[in-house]
Amino acid sequence: MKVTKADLRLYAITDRQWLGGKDFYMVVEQVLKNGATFLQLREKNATHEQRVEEAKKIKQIAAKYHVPFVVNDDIWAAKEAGADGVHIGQSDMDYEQARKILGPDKIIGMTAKTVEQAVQAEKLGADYIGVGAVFHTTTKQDAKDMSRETLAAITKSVSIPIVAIGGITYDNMDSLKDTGVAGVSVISAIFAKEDEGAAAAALRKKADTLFGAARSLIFDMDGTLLDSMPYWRRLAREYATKKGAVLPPDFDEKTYTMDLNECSDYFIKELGIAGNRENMQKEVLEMIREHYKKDIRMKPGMKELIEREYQNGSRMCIFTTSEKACAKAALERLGVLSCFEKIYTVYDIGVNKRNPESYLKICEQMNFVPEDTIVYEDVLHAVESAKKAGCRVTAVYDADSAHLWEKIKQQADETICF
Ligand SMILES: Cc1ncc(COP(=O)(O)OP(=O)(O)O)c(N)n1
Ligand SMILES: Cc1ncsc1CCOP(=O)(O)O
Ligand SMILES: [Mg+2]
Repeated sequence: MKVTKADLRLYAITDRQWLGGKDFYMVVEQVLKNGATFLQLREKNATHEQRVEEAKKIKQIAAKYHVPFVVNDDIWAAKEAGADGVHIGQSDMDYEQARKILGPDKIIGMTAKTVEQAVQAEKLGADYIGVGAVFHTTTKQDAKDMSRETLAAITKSVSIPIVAIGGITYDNMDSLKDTGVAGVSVISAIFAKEDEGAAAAALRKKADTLFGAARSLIFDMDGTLLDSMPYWRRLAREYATKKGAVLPPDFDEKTYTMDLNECSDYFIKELGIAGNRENMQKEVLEMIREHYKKDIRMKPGMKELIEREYQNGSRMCIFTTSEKACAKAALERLGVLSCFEKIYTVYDIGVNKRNPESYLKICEQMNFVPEDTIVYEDVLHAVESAKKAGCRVTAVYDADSAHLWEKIKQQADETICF
């Protein structure tokens, strides 16, 4: 995913004709510094050579603020300047040709004014769509006004992110809420203002409240993201069966509460399995690692939740009692590893989940404010610690903690139960 919804929250498009004598690059820097999340160089009166020069300079500024930067219309200028991509409309160069010139890694945004154009843009491979004019504008003379209904129909018809454009101001953008757009794209609402930086800051703040602010999230792994508890529960049985042991009827009941040492002793002394504690534990751990690598699944709805939060720009990390290699292998196989900034284990932190200090340490390392952080957890003692640390908690139901679910619900701020 080259462009996320969060990238499109406040999409600034340049127009230097508003700037009078002000330095173009200083203004662009102010706009980025004050919260623009995407930038387009749209200089209709510039020559190709001028655009390349401008794009080269702006590229440096945008990179400094980690903001994606595209050039309007002029694919060759984008290519020569090494911009992040282009924005093309229905009467500009066609998508396939632009993609051939720029290669697979660059951003190509497209304009759509109808559902059919949007569906076609997604089919072709566009990374996002600009839709408008959602309000009347004089900035683009040939732009036709679009109804809120058409905008909503377009956002429903595709799954790539959509940014609204045309006549958007601080005062009228409220009515774009709940249309499905990821954000707003503006020219005059920033570049025609006396203080462009202040205008960008105000628009960004409002866009965050209208289109979803990024959140700080800490996820437990086993029992919360992954349906791994049944694998742990079956592990002793799986191992003893593999070793050819005859299992007594009370095998599950007995081994369920044993730790690894007790379990190995039981295997050797009572079931006659050959080996010693150390080797057995190595073999058992190897068995569970294979499951993380190969077949443990995600709990229902969790992949969608993570992808949605990632799209929204939320910052996320994992906090687990399992081995880091297991977490990495499973999350990579399930296609969500890149959504997490970091995987912390209780061994890295040096404090277990019974101690609220563990959550405070993670918040400190991630630069999260505990009161603004949401912890996703399935076990009671961790829910209690996260609450004591001052975090909000979303409790996730897991069958292994079913007997404690009422208590968990009392502690948690929200619950997820499938
Ligand atoms: C984000 C975004 N959306 C739409 C447009 C309009 O593109 P186009 O229809 O090609 O018109 P011009 O901007 O080239 O006049 C855009 N530039 N950016
Ligand atoms: C480029 C473009 N495409 C549709 S409307 C528009 C102009 C947006 O400018 P403003 O934000 O000043 O209305
Ligand atoms: Mg164009």
